[in-house]
Amino acid sequence: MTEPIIRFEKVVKRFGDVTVLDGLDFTVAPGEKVTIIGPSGSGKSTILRILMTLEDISDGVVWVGDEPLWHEKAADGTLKPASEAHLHRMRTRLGMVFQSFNLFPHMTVLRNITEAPVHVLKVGKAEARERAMGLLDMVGLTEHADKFPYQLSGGQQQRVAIARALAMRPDILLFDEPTSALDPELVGEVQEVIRKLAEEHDLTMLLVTHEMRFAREISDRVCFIDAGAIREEGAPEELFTAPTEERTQDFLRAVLDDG
Ligand SMILES: Nc1ncnc2c1ncn2[C@@H]1O[C@H](COP(=O)(O)OP(=O)(O)OP(=O)(O)O)[C@@H](O)[C@H]1O
Repeated sequence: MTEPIIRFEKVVKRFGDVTVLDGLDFTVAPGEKVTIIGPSGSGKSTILRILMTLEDISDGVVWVGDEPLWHEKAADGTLKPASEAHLHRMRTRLGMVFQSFNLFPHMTVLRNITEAPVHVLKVGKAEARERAMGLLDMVGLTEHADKFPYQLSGGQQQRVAIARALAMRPDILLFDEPTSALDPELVGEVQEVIRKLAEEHDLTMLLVTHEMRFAREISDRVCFIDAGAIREEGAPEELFTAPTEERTQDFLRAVLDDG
């Protein structure tokens, strides 16, 4: 079996007295497209934020490839807390697309995409620009390269955010409810870009979404998480049509009735 590219080993995350992840074990294979679903507050975004190094962990180990994310291997093989330099290096392997786009408002679309490759990866400006134009073509926005974010619709901004994440050539792309801040008529164009990415790239994708139909379409595997642990997981056609756990059944009944 291929080694996982993401591995959570008994990961605990506490915020004060509240335990959000309670000994989470979770793996993702290279190139796999995995969706995390579950009730509000169950810890879905926290999983992505830990991977993006935006939240630390209280216990356990997170592995990205064969390296620990929040730890470093000491000379004697034991794990010690990661240095800022280690986190910085590991972070470049992952990209994240947020619910609220988070584009740099004072930069053009093109500059939003070239900024990190030029300053973090030290890619030459001409090459970064060429790559950015290729990515803008992929998300259907070449003619908007010189605009500022406020001149674009939410759907267009989110497509720029996807291009910006891809410009770093990450191994893993994280999506945190990428369409839930959009007006309903703009959801389709963003889903279309993500669907195309899922179909055409061997990128590992981890998606948190409340859009069950979309989760079903693009995922190799769906994980149902509740109270900080995975309660059930499987291929979308199994999990959505024949969930075995009562909590999964209740959750799906509630959200599918809603939609
Ligand atoms: N920085 C923080 N400080 C304190 N509590 C936090 C913090 N971030 C998240 N939490 C709490 O952790 C729990 C899990 O949050 P998380 O955002 O991971 O849930 P979620 O499953 O993504 O929910 P939703 O679907 O509503 O976005 C929630 O109870 C939340 O209030």
